[in-house]
Amino acid sequence: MLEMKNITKSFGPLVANNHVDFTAKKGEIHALLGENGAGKSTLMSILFGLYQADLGDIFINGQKVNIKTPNDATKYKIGMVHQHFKLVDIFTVLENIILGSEDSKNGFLKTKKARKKVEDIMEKYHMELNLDAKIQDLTVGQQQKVEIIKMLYKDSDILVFDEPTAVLTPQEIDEFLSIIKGFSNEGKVVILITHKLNEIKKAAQQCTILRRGKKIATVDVETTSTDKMAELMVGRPIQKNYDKNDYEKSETVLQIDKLTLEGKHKKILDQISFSVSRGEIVGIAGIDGNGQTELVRCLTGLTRITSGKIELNSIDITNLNVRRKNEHGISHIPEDRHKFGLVLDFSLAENLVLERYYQKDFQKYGLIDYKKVNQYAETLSEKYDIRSAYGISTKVRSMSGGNQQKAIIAREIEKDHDLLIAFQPTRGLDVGAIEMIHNELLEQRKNKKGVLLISYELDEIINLSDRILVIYEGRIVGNFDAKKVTPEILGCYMSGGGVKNE
Ligand SMILES: Nc1ncnc2c1ncn2[C@@H]1O[C@H](COP(=O)(O)OP(=O)(O)OP(=O)(O)O)[C@@H](O)[C@H]1O
Repeated sequence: MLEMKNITKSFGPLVANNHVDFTAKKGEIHALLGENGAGKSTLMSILFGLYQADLGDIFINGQKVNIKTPNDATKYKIGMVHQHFKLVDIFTVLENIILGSEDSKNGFLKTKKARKKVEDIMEKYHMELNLDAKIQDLTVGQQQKVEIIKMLYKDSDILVFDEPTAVLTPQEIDEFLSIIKGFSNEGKVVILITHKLNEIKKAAQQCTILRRGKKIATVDVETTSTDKMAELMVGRPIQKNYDKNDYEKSETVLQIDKLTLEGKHKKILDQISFSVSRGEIVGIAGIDGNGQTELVRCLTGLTRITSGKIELNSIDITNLNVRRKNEHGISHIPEDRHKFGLVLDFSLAENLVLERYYQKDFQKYGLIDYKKVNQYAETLSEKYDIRSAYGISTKVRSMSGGNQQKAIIAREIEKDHDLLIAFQPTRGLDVGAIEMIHNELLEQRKNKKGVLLISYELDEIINLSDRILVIYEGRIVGNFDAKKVTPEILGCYMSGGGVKNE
């Protein structure tokens, strides 16, 4: 059904796709796997008409096609759900779905027919959404459904998903995988860009692996182990277990006492108390939406708390702003890298000194000393293997998602700090990069920093933490020694089935 032949695309000196062939059959779920920056999004953006290939051809059902814009792609029944959704926040679900293919009369939208079509699609694929809700009031999982329905509304037969599960909870992931299986049963082609090997195993039949812009192999998923796929992707075997010596009790870095945050109608965070010590990784496990985002915002100064106390190294920092908290020794890897982690139109070098440019290390005669900034940025790029088209002068917006994340991690780890708050630090990263980040977090522990790790990936929490707290509906409902707890017990507490503080 789809054939991409000899696709080549460069950005300046960087060859993002290097003579890549990609073929998908009718009814196939075909995974596209590769390290961060391997060229997956670029290849699919060429298919979707966002980029033009420098070289190569695309065939659909044997016919050569010329896709210059996303409108051409729609004509050939190709749809794409991007890594970062492209919805209008203040429009309703229905308005977003029909946007671009709307029917109007005398300047007024005709929505009756559209509504019926959307309802039929939702019924067919067992999806539920309030069509009159505004996008801004939906969860990320629901927003993704809007994107999916939008593709189906345009009758797409080739459906491309760019890291669709990176932002979903485990329950939503299962639901998503069963939805795409429904599409393949109907004869549609589903192309799944993902870093999660277990999802590839669960859903895909074929997997094409890219490395540094080149196609390495297309493998049959059933007969290829996840270890083998990971190895093909990074070019070496992946470390699976982490060496970690026992945690030795040490002085407290962070002390939180009865932290409470009241929302309009209810308490979002309710009397949260816990501490993090030097050389300790404290993990916070929980299902998305139980107060994790707000807790991190309160700790980092993005939100003012209603009552309670936050101490860092025994100094009261409760009501300090972001910069002051930062200067007191908090580093923060945020959940949403675009909103809180980066200035997308600044260069990589500028982003690497976002919290430090005004300090004397990077100033000369009251101006930013770019020579020093650039030197520092070069060192970090090399150390953390941050890849981009034009080196440290690349605008961060054009970097791959994984490399953007690496830039944040490099910046936060390298600045002087006592506590690292890492919120979903490996989101969207490939297995090789995850291994690197996990080792970095353990290195922090070894260097006697305190680490607060908040993640929706239970494996990550269990593998790295010394102590695990469970957050449920804004309260800490469990406090466990990581060596003694099982995923089942944590799962039970995470869904509200536990008793307070074991
Ligand atoms: N518009 C652009 N301008 C300059 N460089 C770009 C542009 N788009 C992509 N690149 C570069 O091309 C390379 C491939 O990027 P791409 O987004 O395709 O990678 P990816 O495999 O999807 O990575 P990830 O898993 O991190 O999302 C990266 O090094 C990226 O920085």
